[in-house]
Amino acid sequence: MAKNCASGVLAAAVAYATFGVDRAYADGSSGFSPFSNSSSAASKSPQAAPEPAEPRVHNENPRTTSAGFDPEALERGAKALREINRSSYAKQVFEVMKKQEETRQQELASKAAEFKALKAQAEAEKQKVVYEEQKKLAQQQAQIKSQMARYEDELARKRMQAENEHHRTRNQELVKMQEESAMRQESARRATEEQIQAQRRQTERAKAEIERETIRVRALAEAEGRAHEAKLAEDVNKRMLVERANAEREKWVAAINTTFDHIGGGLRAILTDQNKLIVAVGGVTALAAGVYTTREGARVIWGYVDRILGQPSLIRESSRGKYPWSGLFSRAISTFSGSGNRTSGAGFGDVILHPSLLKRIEQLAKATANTKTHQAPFRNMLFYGPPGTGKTMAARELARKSGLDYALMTGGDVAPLGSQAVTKIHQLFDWAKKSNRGLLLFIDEADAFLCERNKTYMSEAQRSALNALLFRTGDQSKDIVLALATNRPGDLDSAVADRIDEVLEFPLPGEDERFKLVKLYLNKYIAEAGGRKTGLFSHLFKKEQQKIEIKGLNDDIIKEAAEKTEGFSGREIAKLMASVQAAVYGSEDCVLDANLFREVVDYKVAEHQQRKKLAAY
Ligand SMILES: Nc1ncnc2c1ncn2[C@@H]1O[C@H](COP(=O)(O)OP(=O)(O)OP(=O)(O)O)[C@@H](O)[C@H]1O
Repeated sequence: MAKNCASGVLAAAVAYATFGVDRAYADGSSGFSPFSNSSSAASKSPQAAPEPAEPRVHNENPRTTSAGFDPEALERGAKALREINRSSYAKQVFEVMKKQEETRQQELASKAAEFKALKAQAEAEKQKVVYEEQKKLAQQQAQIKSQMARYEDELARKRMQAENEHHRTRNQELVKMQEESAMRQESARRATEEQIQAQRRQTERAKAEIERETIRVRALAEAEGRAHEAKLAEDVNKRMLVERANAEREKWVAAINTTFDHIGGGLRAILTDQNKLIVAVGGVTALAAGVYTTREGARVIWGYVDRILGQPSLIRESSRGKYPWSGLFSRAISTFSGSGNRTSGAGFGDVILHPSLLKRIEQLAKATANTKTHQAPFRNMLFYGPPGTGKTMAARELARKSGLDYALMTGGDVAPLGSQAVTKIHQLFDWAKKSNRGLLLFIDEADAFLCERNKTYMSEAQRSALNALLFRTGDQSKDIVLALATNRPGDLDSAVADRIDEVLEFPLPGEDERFKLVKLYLNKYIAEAGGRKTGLFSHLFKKEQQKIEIKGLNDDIIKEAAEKTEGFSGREIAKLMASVQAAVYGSEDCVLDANLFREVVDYKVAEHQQRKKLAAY
């Protein structure tokens, strides 16, 4: 037994020697077990509680064999065993050691059980953790799934929104494109329409041009025919005249020869008789002196009479006649021919005006007539408006209606008179004052003469003439009514404007007036043309006008012409009708039908528009 123990201790000592002397010592002092095997030793190292280790003694120079084995530990083990063996308590030591070993074995077993329990617990905890993890994972997965679902839902919604937006944009684009296309179509349609209109206008213009050309050619042909006819007649007349002249010449030559024979006889007698010669020379001289004196005397006397009784040279037209006696002959003729009383007639002659303007002029005429009867001062008037609207005509009629004489002068005639102008103005007023009835002095184009005095281009003579007129019209007159007509009332001198009591505007005729004007001049120039003898001896001197036949020209056509002639003045309408007359005379059959009338009206309207365009440049 001791031997066994010793061999065991030896083995332990060897083992200790193998693992190190320091450890063997340490373990021996604190319960080192020589019986523990390598496995227990191996298991002990991680499980054993860490005991405070003594500082290990390092053998810096271990003794080794050539195989690398250090026997020192073995030696020390053997030494320790020997010491134990020698001790009397060796057996107890072994017993204690054995017990210690068993206790340790038990501790190890309990520790193993504990470890097992711990392991089981760890396993359970692990399971629990796994479960928890799985649960969490499941939750997370569920959460992710729901998030995914929400996200997908949102994505779907967004996609739908985007799709809707896209559709809306596309629809808008489509609508825009449709609108653009409609606009393009509309503009194309308009352009086409304009083109068509332009072409139509061009065609109409060309047509009008052709028609105008046709009328012109027709008129030319007509004129040529007439000229040819006239030429033939002229040739015949010329031949007749030549023959007559030849006969006359021969007659005169014979008479002259006879006369010269007589004169020659007389002269011979005078030259041969000295007394007769003296009487003849004296007689011829006295005759020449007498003729000269009479001629010059008559001229001086006539100048004097003219100055005293004659009409001033500034007057262009007057109801009084050039001399006081010149009216006698014409009055006798008018009485003889039955062409009425000067103030007779209920209407306002041939003047066509807007009813309100006409009424005002009639009232003025009546007031002027009453003014004359009551010896009250006359009222001066200003007529203004576009050219050719009947201002002169109305003034003439106003004078006629009010029973006054009238005299017409033009403002443009004053400037050329130069320094003579002042004298002429005074002469004019002196002459006007002599009228027993009172005189309406109508100054046409008044702005040419009575314009603002401080205008730089106004000559000194003109200014003096204006001052003379202002002087003569300074007071209200009982003999003279001053009626001024102008297209530019704003140009009148303020002093002239101050002398005006009544201002009347003559606008362009309206549609109703145009209708009446067309009718009036249709009557005057067409219906009454031909066969009308105006003067007492007119049938002796005037070539008779050809009569015009009117076919199918009713009020509707005249109304149509009145509509077309918007913007025409009275003068333009009168001229239009004169053109109609010329076109009729240019035609072969001298017939006015609706077509010809419309042709001329259209042509004149186009001409009017052209003139307006030119004026606008
Ligand atoms: N209201 C009208 N009624 C009838 N004929 C008219 C009228 N207006 C103009 N006329 C015609 O035009 C011609 C010119 O008219 P008138 O001389 O009266 O015009 P005005 O206004 O005095 O023109 P201007 O300012 O150019 O002198 C007349 O001879 C007449 O043929």
